[in-house]
Amino acid sequence: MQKGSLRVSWPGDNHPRSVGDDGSSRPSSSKNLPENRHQLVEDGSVYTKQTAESGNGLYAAREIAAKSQLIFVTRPLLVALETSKLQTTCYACFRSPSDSDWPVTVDKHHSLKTCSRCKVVKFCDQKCQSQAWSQYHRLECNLYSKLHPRVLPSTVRAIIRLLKQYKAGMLPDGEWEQLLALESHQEDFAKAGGQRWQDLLIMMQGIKGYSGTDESPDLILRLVCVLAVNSFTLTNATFDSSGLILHPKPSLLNHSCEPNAYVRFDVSSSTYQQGFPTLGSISVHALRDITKDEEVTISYVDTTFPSEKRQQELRDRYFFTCQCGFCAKGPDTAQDSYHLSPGSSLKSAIGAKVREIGQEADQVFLSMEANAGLEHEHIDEIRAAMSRLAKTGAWPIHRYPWPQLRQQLLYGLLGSNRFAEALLHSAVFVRIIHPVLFEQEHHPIRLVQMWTFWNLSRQCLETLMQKDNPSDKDRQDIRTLGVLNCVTIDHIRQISNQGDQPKGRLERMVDRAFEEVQQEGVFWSEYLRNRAEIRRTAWLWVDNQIKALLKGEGVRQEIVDRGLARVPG
Ligand SMILES: C[S@@+](CC[C@H](N)C(=O)[O-])C[C@H]1O[C@@H](n2cnc3c(N)ncnc32)[C@H](O)[C@@H]1O
Repeated sequence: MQKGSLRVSWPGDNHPRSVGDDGSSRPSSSKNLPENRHQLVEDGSVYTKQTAESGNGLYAAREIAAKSQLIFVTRPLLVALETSKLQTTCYACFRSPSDSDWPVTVDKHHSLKTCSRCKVVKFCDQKCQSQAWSQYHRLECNLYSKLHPRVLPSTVRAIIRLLKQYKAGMLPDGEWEQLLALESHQEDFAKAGGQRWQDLLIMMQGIKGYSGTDESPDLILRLVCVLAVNSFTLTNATFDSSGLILHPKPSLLNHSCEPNAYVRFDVSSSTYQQGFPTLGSISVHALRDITKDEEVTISYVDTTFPSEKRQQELRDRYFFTCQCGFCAKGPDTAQDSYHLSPGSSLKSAIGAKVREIGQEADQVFLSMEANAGLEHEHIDEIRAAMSRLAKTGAWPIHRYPWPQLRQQLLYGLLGSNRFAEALLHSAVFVRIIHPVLFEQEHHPIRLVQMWTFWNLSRQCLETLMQKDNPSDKDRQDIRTLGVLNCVTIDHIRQISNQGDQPKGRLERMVDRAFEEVQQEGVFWSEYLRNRAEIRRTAWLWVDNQIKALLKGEGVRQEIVDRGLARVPG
């Protein structure tokens, strides 16, 4: 499940546009390139163009249909797992036995094998270990072993590996130069100063000292800044983050708060269709139709934030003021409006009170974010902040930070195994919040939430079916959840499987779930007998549950009705 934006990295100055101008002698990268380091980059749908406003960007070379894949990079130039994930994630394919998308064909209790030399990294099997060893781990294993049990931060590990691969002539042709040509904002970072600049300097010194590189401190600092501005958060099919990842091609994508594309890391190469896809490729997909010569954009920040918050984050982390069409709409967007009665304004006494309550809820959200993973210990606190927002009567249910608090409540309920309650909060996203915030039904965040909803309905169904002496109400709920399961998986499959695009792990999980539901038979046969009517009654049941939940939260009836009026049955 995703907690942040589609693109997340850290802040970033200087415009080192000239290629290879760092003064050091360069090994020829292609001469020593082992066969398996040949890079596969499919990018025929885009071209690069530079503008005065946003530097280099990618533009559509032809008409591009919604959901098409525009760019595919087999493997990143830089990648590093978060330190906390090294113990639980395979160092080669980035899968984890605890992942919700771990293939069922692989034993869930399967444990990863630790590298016997460094004792820091782990692998699924011999194949993953050999692949990692030949491509990078042999360059860093000794260093990790010397430092063990200390582990270097992910950015430091990523750059040390890159420098060693570069020196060994192992980088794919041209990628080092492309990396150095990316925006680094090195001067802006220096000018902004503060703790962040100090951290970047410390990283640079650490890399210089630990790698034994003869590259200059200035070049290393530039690499650190390039990473801060250009890396993506590596996420699995359901948006759980596990590290950072970068390739210079997709890093050329500029930002819009109303993007026409998004990035994912779980798609297999079109030439590799067998088996279950691993993580770690980078692919860019169209959110909507893109016209020839239109700029392809992604969002660097959470587009559900109000404009002021988005602008602030973009200025602080990426050093620009967003001038996209969405920001130009000002307070008219769903992200920025309030439910205020005619005549009242945010400047009135009531408006000021509403804003104050919003700021308090913001603080609760931020403190929860800082305690990610511990949401289950703060369920009451999250509920109280949500209830205060509801009581204003003016706070839209889809306005920041209410959805974010609801998402944390959902995590908390999952963490406490309270699946029935979690199901209802997931339903609020699927039916009311996401249709307002994300226009396309195939938007990855909507799809993943629908997938969560399906999994939760399945979990609730299984719990009920395991009861020894089910009551009449239980039997009725079993039937309702059984057909809801069919309705939902059929719907997700239709949305996720349109077109003949290469499949990612999400699509494969959906396919497999679809087959399972069909094979189980009972509810599926009932569903097939009258799909339209069953769909209608299943969603009506969900909507009635949502109404009861939101009424209990103190949300005004008309706000709920208005929300539900937007979604089809
Ligand atoms: C990941 S890089 C994108 C590629 C970059 N334009 C380049 O030339 O290397 C991010 C940087 O691009 C610029 N940028 C991205 N989106 C922008 C936008 N909408 N308006 C202005 N500058 C933008 C900012 O300098 C930002 O820090």
